[in-house]
Amino acid sequence: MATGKYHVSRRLDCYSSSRRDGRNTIRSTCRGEFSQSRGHEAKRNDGRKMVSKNRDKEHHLVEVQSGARLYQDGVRPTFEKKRKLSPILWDVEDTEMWISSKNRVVSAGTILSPPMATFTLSSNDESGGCVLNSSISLDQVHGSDLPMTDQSISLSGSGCKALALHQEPSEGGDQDGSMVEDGEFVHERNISMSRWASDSDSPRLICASDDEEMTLENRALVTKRSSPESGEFLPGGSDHRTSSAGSDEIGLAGGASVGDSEYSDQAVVMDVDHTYLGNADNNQDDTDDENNREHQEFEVSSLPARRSINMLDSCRSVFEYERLNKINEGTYGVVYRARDRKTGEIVALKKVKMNKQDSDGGFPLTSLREINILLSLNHPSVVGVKEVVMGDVDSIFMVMEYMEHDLKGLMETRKRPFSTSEVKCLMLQLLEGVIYLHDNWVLHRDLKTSNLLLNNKGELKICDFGLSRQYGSPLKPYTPLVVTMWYRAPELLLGAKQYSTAIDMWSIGCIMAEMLANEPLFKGNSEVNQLDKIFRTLGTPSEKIWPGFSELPGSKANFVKQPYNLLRKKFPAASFTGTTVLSESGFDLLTRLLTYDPEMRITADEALEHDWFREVPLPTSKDFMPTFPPMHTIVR
Ligand SMILES: Nc1ncnc2c1ncn2[C@@H]1O[C@H](COP(=O)(O)OP(=O)(O)OP(=O)(O)O)[C@@H](O)[C@H]1O
Repeated sequence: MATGKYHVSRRLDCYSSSRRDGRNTIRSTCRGEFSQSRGHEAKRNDGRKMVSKNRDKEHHLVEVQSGARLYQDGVRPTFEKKRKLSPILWDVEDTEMWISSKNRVVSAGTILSPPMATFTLSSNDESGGCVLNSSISLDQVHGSDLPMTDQSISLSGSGCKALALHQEPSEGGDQDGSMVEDGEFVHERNISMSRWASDSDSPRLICASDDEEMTLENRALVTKRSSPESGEFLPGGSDHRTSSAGSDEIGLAGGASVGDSEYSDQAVVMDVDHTYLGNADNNQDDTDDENNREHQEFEVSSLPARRSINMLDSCRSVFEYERLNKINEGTYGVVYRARDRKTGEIVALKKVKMNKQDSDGGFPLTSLREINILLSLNHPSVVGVKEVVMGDVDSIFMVMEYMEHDLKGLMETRKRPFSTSEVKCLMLQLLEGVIYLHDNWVLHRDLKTSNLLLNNKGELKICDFGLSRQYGSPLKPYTPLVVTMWYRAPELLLGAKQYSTAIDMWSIGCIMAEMLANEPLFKGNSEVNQLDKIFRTLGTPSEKIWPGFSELPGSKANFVKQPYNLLRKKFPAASFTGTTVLSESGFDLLTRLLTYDPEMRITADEALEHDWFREVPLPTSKDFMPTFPPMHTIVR
């Protein structure tokens, strides 16, 4: 969290890291240029797509002591579900970061962009509303190296009020909407895969009234409101809401009733306004005409809109779960242990905190973002979200797979540090998860030990994606002890406006050191103090070891002058005093993770292949990781 001295403003459209060595180079400009020069990654400057080509190759998993998952051909498996996308806010940054009842505008970086996709509009569904069916053949858009994805979207009900598939056009370029500002290629996102909807079926986006036109467009500004004019929660009912889990319906605007009074007055509504590229009025007229036609085809890019989206229409009730105890409370939510009344499965319920500081108690964007991201990811090292359920007024819960521990809590209660083999096992899982995130253009940005969950099967999973776009925005922490900066990369602490996957790698370095030593490496209490602690251990950076350092906004501060790197003192190769020891190879990995220059910092891919994981002691198998009594059964 940017809580300190430096206002770290980050623009997705300037998300870049140009490595001199060509590794992990990510460069994206406002024009949507993009290049990534690693072997397995496509280099494109046409603003359309980027894929990891060798992900399609056959790969061979090799178990190293059944713990380290290394691959003979150096290629990890592709997970079935790549990143998906819910039809809600995705990348929002650089302007006002919240959505509220006051129609404060949020710049919607991107939600979905189906440019060039063709939609078929039908207005003769049985309920008298309009139904939009769309089929998007993405291979037509991308060429052959993207998997063909069909997206089917239905708008049904008494009318068509809202649907927005957004794309923020970048200035001066990329107006085909095929690329987001930070270089993400949104064609890969698959609305139909979101667990706001069913995994198996295409989502249906329900409209509430006839009085507003239905639209899809390439540019939108998004606000959220608490009344039909301004609001986040809309009273009233919808004939179209379903109450079953995994429903394929996503409600839009106004209709919130599911028959249960406990949440009949709730509906998260995203009212989508827009500034339309080109001739909006003409397009508006066109759309109105088209709404009256049957099976009229139109281009997404020609559609204007003002839209409201009720995303929770199809959610089940939280009362499907029996609450057992509180696990923990973070900045953005309280997490409970609960049991599925039907299946008996133990789950974690994360209750989303509403923005109490907003008079209307708005749905926090961080939570929208976290839900959206987590629903779109599928990896063994990323915590799984099963569904989103609704509780009483002002309460929404994420249902996650339950994990017995978080790394922070575990390290606090353990008497001894993890062994080197155990650290390797955990590091491998962490790196695999982070590779998956980075491959899918997700920067976690808040990796820390309390966001790493562990279960008693030896599995590590990354959680808490709420801050993944929050640097530089005016966060409103609910408790003072939030968003530790102990894991924050020096470029962020120094106010860099351009940053890359390297920020997560620094955090991983801090985590590795902490796992080895059983205590945090740099425990700063302010951003300046954090930098001071880093510099005292690693030496004060200079332009020589970190080209570009002197141009960073914070670099002019009067820091300690410490010419030496003293990290090895903390992690010696041998010790007679009980200090944590680390081999040459292990120290090399740690040093590469804690490299000042983000362009020189090791990537997750490279780290996974580091020799340290192949030297003895080899990584412990997950099956042989120690287990601990779950803390969570005790009410904290
Ligand atoms: N799936 C889960 N299973 C078990 N415990 C969990 C799970 N998810 C989260 N927790 C616990 O709840 C804590 C807070 O969760 P999380 O980090 O998602 O909330 P947050 O409000 O975003 O926190 P932060 O203050 O770090 O931003 C975690 O540190 C962990 O102890």
